[in-house]
Amino acid sequence: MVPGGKPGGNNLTGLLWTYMSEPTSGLNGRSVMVPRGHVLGGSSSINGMVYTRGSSDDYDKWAELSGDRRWSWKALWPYILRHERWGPPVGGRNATGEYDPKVHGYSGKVSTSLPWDGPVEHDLRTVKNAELQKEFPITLDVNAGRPMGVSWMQSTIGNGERSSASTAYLTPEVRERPNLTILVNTYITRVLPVRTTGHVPDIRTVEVAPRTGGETRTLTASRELILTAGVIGTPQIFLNSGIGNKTELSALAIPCVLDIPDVGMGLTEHTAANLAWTITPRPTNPIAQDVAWAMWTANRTGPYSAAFTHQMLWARLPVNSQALKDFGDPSAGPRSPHLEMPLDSARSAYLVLLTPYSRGSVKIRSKDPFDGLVIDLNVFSHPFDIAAIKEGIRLAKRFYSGAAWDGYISSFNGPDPDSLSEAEFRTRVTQNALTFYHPVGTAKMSPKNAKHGVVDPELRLKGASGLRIIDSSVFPHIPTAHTQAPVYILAERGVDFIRDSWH
Ligand SMILES: Cc1cc2nc3c(=O)[nH]c(=O)nc-3n(C[C@H](O)[C@H](O)[C@H](O)COP(=O)(O)OP(=O)(O)OC[C@H]3O[C@@H](n4cnc5c(N)ncnc54)[C@H](O)[C@@H]3O)c2cc1C
Repeated sequence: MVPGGKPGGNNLTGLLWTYMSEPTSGLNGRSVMVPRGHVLGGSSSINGMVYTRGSSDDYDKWAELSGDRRWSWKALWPYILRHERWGPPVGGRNATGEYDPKVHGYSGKVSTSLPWDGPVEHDLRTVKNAELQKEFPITLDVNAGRPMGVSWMQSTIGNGERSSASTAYLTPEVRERPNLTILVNTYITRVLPVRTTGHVPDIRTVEVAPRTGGETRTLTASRELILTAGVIGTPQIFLNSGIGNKTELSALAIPCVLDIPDVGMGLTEHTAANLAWTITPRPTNPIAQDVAWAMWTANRTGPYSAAFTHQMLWARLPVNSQALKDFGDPSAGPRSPHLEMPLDSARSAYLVLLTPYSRGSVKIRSKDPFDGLVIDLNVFSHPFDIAAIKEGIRLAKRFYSGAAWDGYISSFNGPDPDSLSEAEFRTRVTQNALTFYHPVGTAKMSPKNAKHGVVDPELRLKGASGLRIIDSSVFPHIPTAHTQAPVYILAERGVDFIRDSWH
């Protein structure tokens, strides 16, 4: 699979669930697409391939919120390495000093690497900037548990090709296993109990139908069902199955199998403000598209072998910032950045809020499993989130105003909190804000006996037997990361829970 997209662009028709959000006041009234991968490998087959794990504090927070130390960074370390197969950048450039070899896995399934080219002018100026502005140091490796600073971008790319959950785990040998059957274009409508003992349903049957509707049939697992339908699909299937808020289910005439009010609640998403600077880089000789394509087809190098940026800035809000004073710190701890900014171009940059307080939800419209969903992203609904973006923009302005950028970046084109009124600033940010396609947390993990949450720390559906969930819906807290690596970490940990319980 071509990482950088084919010449003329990728045709994603049929490869996406093109969900739309509800109109969102935090997006200036816009409905936005909530894409998910409708393809083997799910969203990992269509994502931006950025590979970041988040901070050690993020996982320690998972351990705290789940009441189970097995989710801490230290306890997860073998699983953090287990999924990864780190490789050199294609083309053979020397990447020494751009990563820490001690913090990578080398024998896992998911390929990861640094970009094929660089450093380019922007990267060199960033290094110079780190010498001049102590606030923005270079960090050897974003994936060592302390992302703060500027680091080189790592991607789920191996040998110049996309590495997805499908290419990594569903290899030709695995597909030949006699005990594996893959049904494509098949839609899970519900999960069903095979029996109920006392008040505990044993949920091991799955009801499936063609994606276009029509005849349903059921399949029953002899041991357990593992549901991996993602942050939208998992709550949708549960709600269709009568697992959710009893009052809301009865309003839709769906018999309640398990009253778990948190199903579909707590959706957390990263949102980004769109920023712009005037930039005058030295003229370079860009590689023509046909030459780039020839490079990729010949030996999997060149622009088509890469994702989108070389370096990223990860930063915390200053301790004395008004947003933290007014609302407290939503981050998992001092190693978690509040903000991220990819550094490929300042002409059109994104400042991502990694630690929002805002929460949304996923609900079903009716008892028809093929009916649409109500996806309320609810971003920028908490005042901290816009206040943090405001402070973050000031931080980004400081970053690009150092002497290292002289003759290269001339002016900031906003949105500028220091020249706009409060109302104008909010409008400018929200009308151009992007969601970063990282929603998580609609079926959260919580301590074994806690009334809140949806799954226990071993990822079993609460109040039931026979059913586990292994996807981003169970994240108890959004990591300060692009979310695919945390899913791989969660999945490798989950696999051992399954193994241990079966033996
Ligand atoms: C456009 C985009 C760009 C992204 N960029 C990055 C990035 O650069 N780096 C990064 O780390 N993360 C990125 N992400 C996020 C990351 O890919 C996801 O967080 C991660 O893949 C989620 O994994 P998951 O297993 O929870 O769900 P998914 O990968 O979404 O998998 C869910 C699977 O369940 C299937 N499914 C759902 N409902 C049903 C149903 N009813 N019946 C049958 N099957 C069903 C889906 O088809 C899908 O195959 C991006 C996401 C998107 C959408």
